[in-house]
This record gives sequence, C-alpha cells and structure tokens, in this order.
Amino acid sequence: GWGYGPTNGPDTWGEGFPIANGPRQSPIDVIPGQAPYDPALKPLKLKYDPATSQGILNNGHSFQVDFVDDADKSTLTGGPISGTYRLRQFHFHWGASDDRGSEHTVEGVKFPCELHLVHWNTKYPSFGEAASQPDGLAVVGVFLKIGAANPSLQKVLDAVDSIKFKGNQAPFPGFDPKILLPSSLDYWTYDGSLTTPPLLESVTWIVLKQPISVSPTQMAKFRSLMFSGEGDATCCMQDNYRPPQPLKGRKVRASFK
Ligand SMILES: Nc1nnc(SCC(=O)Nc2ccc(S(N)(=O)=O)cc2)s1
Ligand SMILES: [Zn+2]
Repeated sequence: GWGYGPTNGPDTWGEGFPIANGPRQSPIDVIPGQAPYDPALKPLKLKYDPATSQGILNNGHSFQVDFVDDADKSTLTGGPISGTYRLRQFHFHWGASDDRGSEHTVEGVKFPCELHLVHWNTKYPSFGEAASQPDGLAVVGVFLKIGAANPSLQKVLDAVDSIKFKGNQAPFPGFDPKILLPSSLDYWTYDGSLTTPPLLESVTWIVLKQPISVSPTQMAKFRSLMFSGEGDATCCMQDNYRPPQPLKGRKVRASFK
C-alpha cells in the first residue's frame, strides 16, 4: 500500500489515486503577501469536551487521537465555514530532522512538525459520507516550531511508547485538544484535500499563523514510532509528509490584517 518510502511515496500516489493531480490538492505553500485579509471571515470557535477523547492509535502512517463524534460535544464553528463540524481525530506529520516535516509551508519555510485537527460537517450523516463532499471536512493545521519543551504536547507524547508499532492502540481518555492550540487563532484558509490517500477534495483548510513550540527531545519522541508492525525490520516513522501541491488558481485568504 501507499506510504512515504522511495517506492510508495507521494510521487507514486497518482497511480492508485488519480485525484492526486486534481485542482484542489493539499498541502500548499502559503504566501502571506498573496493571501489578502478577508473581513467577511469570522473568528474560529473551537469548543472541545475532554470527555470525548477516546484512544490513541498508530495507523502505520502517523498516530492519531480519536474522539467520540456521535454528538455535538467537540465542535468547530465560525471561521470560514458555515454550520457545525465535529472533531473526529487529530494527528501529526513530521520529519527525520528538524529542518523539515510540515506539510504546509510559509514562503517555502518548512517546520519540523504539523498538527492536524480533523472535523466533519454534521449536515452529512457520517464522517465517511462527509469525506466525499466538497464542504464535508475542515482541518485545522498548527505548525510546531523548535523551542522550549511543550508540556501540553508531552501529555500526548507520554502515550507514544504504548503504540510503537502499526496497529497498536491504547485508551486515551480525558484529553482536551484545546491545550495544543496557540494563543492566537489567526488563520489562513483555502479549499483543499486530504493530504494522504484517498486525497479526497473535501477539506476546508484552516492553517493557524502562530506556531506552538516543540523541543528537540520531543521531536525525537515522534521519531521513535515505527511505520511497521512488530517484528518487521523497517525503521522509524518519520518524513511522513506530502510536499506542497500546485495552487491551480486557488485563492488563499487571511483572517487577520
Ligand atoms: N469513507 C471514508 N472513510 N475514511 C476515509 S479517509 C480516513 C481519514 O480520516 N483520512 C484522512 C487523511 C488525511 C487527513 S489530513 N492529513 O488531515 O489531510 C485527514 C484524514 S474516506
Ligand atoms: Zn494530516
């Protein structure tokens, strides 16, 4: 199956998923000077209930924290979207070294890691249904920048030893993802896609301008995970990011001046 290696990585995804060369693919390089302030954009409203956090899973491509999404308890409203989107999961993308790892870039600047909080539009009956609709998903992207150790992030990283291999999962109750967000919710927004197969063009991207911090030691913790199952030889889960894709005429808007 698809992955991030030399024989199954992003450059090969178009073979199995032709939409890889579609008109609204993600990630992109954000160029602030070409992303005008749009006064019509509303502030982001993120209301997360820690009681909805459920488990943490190594899915062989990243690791994710899954949320119970059978009620409007952890939601995203406002911002560029209309209606209510429910939080389903969050996960990360990172590099083998601190000079790369993010999916979105800012004027070519790569960050060592990027957090994605994945939400789906409740006008559709399920995540799976929403994932195939042009307004079905909304993903909040947060850059991680090398600096002081991040105690909120450490709560997630402390669980990583229990999910080292593909398919490993563990309970992860009572976690409030709001503590992972930066103090400013200023954002860039554009119409895009899932950044991994099936690369569905159903995502309203909301990329926060302000990064959160991560220490080099914390980055090493991300890289201690494995792409492979127990017993397989292959090495560390790292460089699990897709590079920026062509804008193809899309406009990026800013929520801030
Ligand atoms: N009917 C369907 N069920 N599930 C899917 S795709 C599962 C899924 O959540 N994929 C996913 C892939 C990439 C991203 S990302 N990196 O945030 O763009 C988020 C989510 S399609
Ligand atoms: Zn992602």
